[in-house]
Amino acid sequence: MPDLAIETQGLRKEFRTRRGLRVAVADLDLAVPAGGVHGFLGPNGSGKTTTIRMLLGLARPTRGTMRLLGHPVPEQLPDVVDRVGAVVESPKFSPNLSGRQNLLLLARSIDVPDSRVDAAVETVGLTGRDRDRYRAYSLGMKQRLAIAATLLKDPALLILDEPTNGLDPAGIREIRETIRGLGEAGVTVLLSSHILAEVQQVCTSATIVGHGRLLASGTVEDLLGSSTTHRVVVPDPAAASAVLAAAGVPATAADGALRVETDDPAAVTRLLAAADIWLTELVPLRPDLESIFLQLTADDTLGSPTVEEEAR
Ligand SMILES: Nc1ncnc2c1ncn2[C@@H]1O[C@H](COP(=O)(O)OP(=O)(O)OP(=O)(O)O)[C@@H](O)[C@H]1O
Repeated sequence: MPDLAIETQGLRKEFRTRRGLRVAVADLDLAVPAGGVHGFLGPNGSGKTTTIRMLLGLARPTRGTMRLLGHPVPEQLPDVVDRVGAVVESPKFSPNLSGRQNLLLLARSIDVPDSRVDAAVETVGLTGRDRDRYRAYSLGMKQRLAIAATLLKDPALLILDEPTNGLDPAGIREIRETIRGLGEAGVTVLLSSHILAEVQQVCTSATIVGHGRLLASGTVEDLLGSSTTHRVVVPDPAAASAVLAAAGVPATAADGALRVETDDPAAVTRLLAAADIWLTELVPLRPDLESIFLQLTADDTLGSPTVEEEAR
């Protein structure tokens, strides 16, 4: 498998609308490493679905190049299509058949052995419920069945567009566990979402887009960065802050604790201990993916820009 499961260069999509040409995807360089779960994050209207549709040959780029599993697409899409699964819209299942019967029908229509159905049902955690009628399924179970359908082909790459849309917290957790399991089983997953807290828990790397443009990309660790802010709990915050200030370490009292700025937390421990102040807690305060995302996309409320707005 190539190092990158998905790669785009200068990928662009303009839509002609009544208000002029709108740029949905603006010269996007996407690099999704093979293996693991990659979050594709951006506010509503930031171009995620349009990008995914172009990758799958469902929309034609205005310009730019794309590769899936090392193959240029759409030119070589037929060569990779068997190794790529996608849930972009809700697939149509027969409500009166069981989940299992629906999958069996599908497996036979794409010439896949029935034994793959058992494997897919198990991977998405529907074992025991697969013989229930589809119409009795919760939204989360329906979504898991949709993912199971994509697994029949045993894909190396799975593209999921907002798979938790409309789900309640329990449903979101079910899908999250399913996706985590897929990543652990070696499938590369591109997971588009705007629910950051959820994504942070399953993704190994992520790309953040706004107005169709790449805002940040990297491992979740890199995106979160290292923090120099620490929360320090001591019996007497005022006394501790005076000791730290005298040593040139900025510290402010907040919520009964201290916020200390330092890249050397051991020095804080030493300084306080030397003054006979014994701390009970020292924790780095890292921003979560959600606050990084909100910072990066703060001006992103107006939808895609026109070509003229983009040039300004
Ligand atoms: N067929 C179309 N014609 C005109 N504009 C479109 C079309 N499809 C998408 N757009 C516009 O392109 C922009 C990007 O939309 P897209 O659906 O790709 O965003 P998204 O990030 O997937 O959003 P969401 O999270 O809401 O699904 C939006 O401003 C949208 O209105």
